[in-house]
Order: sequence, then C-alpha cells, then structure tokens
Amino acid sequence: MPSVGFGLWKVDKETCADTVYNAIKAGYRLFDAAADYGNEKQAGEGLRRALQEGIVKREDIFITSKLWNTFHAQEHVKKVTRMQLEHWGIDYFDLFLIHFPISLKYVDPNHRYPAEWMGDDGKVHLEKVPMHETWKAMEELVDDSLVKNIGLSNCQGSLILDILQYAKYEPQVLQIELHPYLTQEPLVDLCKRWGIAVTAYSSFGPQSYLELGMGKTAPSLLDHSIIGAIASAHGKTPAQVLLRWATQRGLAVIPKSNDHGRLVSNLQCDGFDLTEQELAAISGLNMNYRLNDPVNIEPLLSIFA
Ligand SMILES: NC(=O)C1=CN([C@@H]2O[C@H](COP(=O)(O)OP(=O)(O)OC[C@H]3O[C@@H](n4cnc5c(N)ncnc54)[C@H](OP(=O)(O)O)[C@@H]3O)[C@@H](O)[C@H]2O)C=CC1
Ligand SMILES: O=C1CO[C@H](CO)[C@@H](O)[C@@H]1O
Repeated sequence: MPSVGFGLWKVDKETCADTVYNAIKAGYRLFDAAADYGNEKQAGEGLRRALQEGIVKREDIFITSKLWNTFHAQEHVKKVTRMQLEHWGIDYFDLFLIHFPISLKYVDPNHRYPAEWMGDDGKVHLEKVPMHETWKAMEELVDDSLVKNIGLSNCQGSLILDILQYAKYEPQVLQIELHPYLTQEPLVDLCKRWGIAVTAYSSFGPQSYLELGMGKTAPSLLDHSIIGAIASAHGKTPAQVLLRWATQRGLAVIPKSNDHGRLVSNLQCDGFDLTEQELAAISGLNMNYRLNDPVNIEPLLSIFA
C-alpha cells in the first residue's frame, strides 16, 4: 500500500473526475473512497481516463473503499460492494474497510444514495447486526475476488482483539483519525504488534472540520508556531511537516485537497526527515482532541432515534 494517497471526502462532485485524473498525473497511486462521499462514479471517470490514456495500468493504482453503516447485514454486503465497484468501473477494490463499527438500519441505495447517517425520517436508527456477521461477509468478498484486502476504520483496540479471535482473514489495515492533537500511540502500538497497517485520516486536524462548523476549539495545526518553525527549518510547508510526522511513524496518510497546487505539494512530503526532537515536539501537542466521534457528533448527526 502506498504511504501517501489521496482522500476523496468532500472532493467536489463536479470537479472530482478531473481531480482524480490530475492526481494520477501528479503521481498519486492510492485513492481513499467511500459510499458516503458521493463521488465514486466521478472518481471512477477520472481513473478511466487515466487508464485509457495509458498513464497508468489498473494494477498500478490502489483503491480503497468502505462499507457504509447501513449495509452491515450479511445480505447487503456483497450487493452494495458490487454496486460501488460498478460506480468506479473496476472489478476489484485493493482494500475494503468497515467504515464504522456501527450498524444502522438499511436504507435501499437504489432509493437513496449516497449512503448517509440518517434514515428516511431524518433520524439515525441502529440495527442489530454484530460485527462477526459483517466480518464474515467481508471475508466472502475476498473469496469472491471482489476485494483483495479487508480492514477496519474507526475501531478501538478491544474490538480489534475480539475480531482477531474469529477472523479467517485478519484485518490488514486500520484507518483512524490521527494528527498531532490525537496521536493514538496505544492503538498504533497494538496494530504494529498484530501486523495491521495503520492509515491516518484528517492529518491536518481541525482544518477539514471547519467547514462543518467544528474544530474551532483548538488552534489550527497548519498555523501552529511549533509546526511553522519546523517547516521553516526544513524549507517545507506546515502541511508537508504534518504528513511527514505521520509517515515517519510508519503510518500511511491520505490528505484531501480541492486545490491542485496543494494536492501536488501534499504528495511531496517525503525526501526529508524530522529529527527525534522535532518528532517529539509535534507529538507533544497531543491532547486527545477527537473531531470525528460518531457517538458525539451533533453537528454532523441528528439525534440517534
Ligand atoms: N474513515 C473515516 O471515517 C474517515 C476517513 N477520512 C479520509 O481521510 C481523508 C483526509 O481527511 P480529511 O478529513 O479530508 O482532511 P485532511 O486532513 O486531508 O484536510 C483537508 C483540509 O485541509 C485543506 N488542505 C489540504 N491540503 C492543504 C495544504 N497543503 N495546506 C493547507 N490546507 C490544506 C483542505 O482544503 P482544500 O480542499 O481547499 O485544499 C481541507 O480543508 C478524507 O478525504 C477521507 O478519504 C476522513 C475522515 C473520516
Ligand atoms: O469518512 C467520513 C468522514 O467523517 C464523516 C463524519 O463522521 C463521515 O460521515 C464520513 O464517512
């Protein structure tokens, strides 16, 4: 799995095909998608253009997508995965993740798509589907060659340990919120111990949540004086320092940008090393500040029914 990829959450639908096409031209080889980002068709269009022009071959590109919360029941998993593959115009995902360990009441994707938190009545309804059922259905996707690897997102260590008790195929990747305000050392250590690769999302911390009216109670990481000083010392941007801090910890990153210049510069976050002191200074900003907590996410969710 490439250590730097491109995240597709909030990538504008109208420009998404061009964004993906241009990202491939700029050198991105991993795309991080999901049923609820609402842009898999457009992302697939951009990929198709790059494939048709011979810029890359399918096997050069690593595509991650995710099973949304409303499709956890065994009977829905394969159907919806096939639908997402069809949207992309490909016949397998390199990696497929359970997006959240939260099962919600089924909403027919033919009737309402992209997938989202709310049911038809505007409320969030839980559905009784245990993780072992969903994990088994994910394993069948591997057996049917619809996905090459399976993994988890937004899970804590205790749930991972439980899944390891019964998994035929162990989770290959855990994708979690991780940035200097939420450094997640114990969870990363647990994953290392069990051979699970970790992908950090929201590497720029609050930045991505400002447009949702969240993340205002912590100072910007991109404007932070400690990050700024380290960036100046290396002749890099604060964003590149935040990404390098993660990749130097052995994590993969998936920054998102709707701006081509920022998209290009985010990919150029290697070719320099932070010192031990710099890594420690950045990690020292930790305050367990979590922006994407689905059970406490009022601005994003309506009330659980
Ligand atoms: N598994 C999960 O539950 C989740 C997964 N993700 C995945 O992780 C990806 C990345 O996380 P995301 O939350 O989007 O946030 P990021 O941490 O990638 O931040 C994106 C924000 O930073 C801005 N930005 C991007 N590059 C720069 C730069 N170089 N300098 C200054 N500002 C910059 C973007 O604005 P602009 O676009 O204008 O450049 C946008 O506002 C998502 O796209 C998604 O694929 C994210 C959240 C949850
Ligand atoms: O990945 C994502 C980013 O965070 C959002 C809020 O929890 C999710 O809805 C979305 O799927």
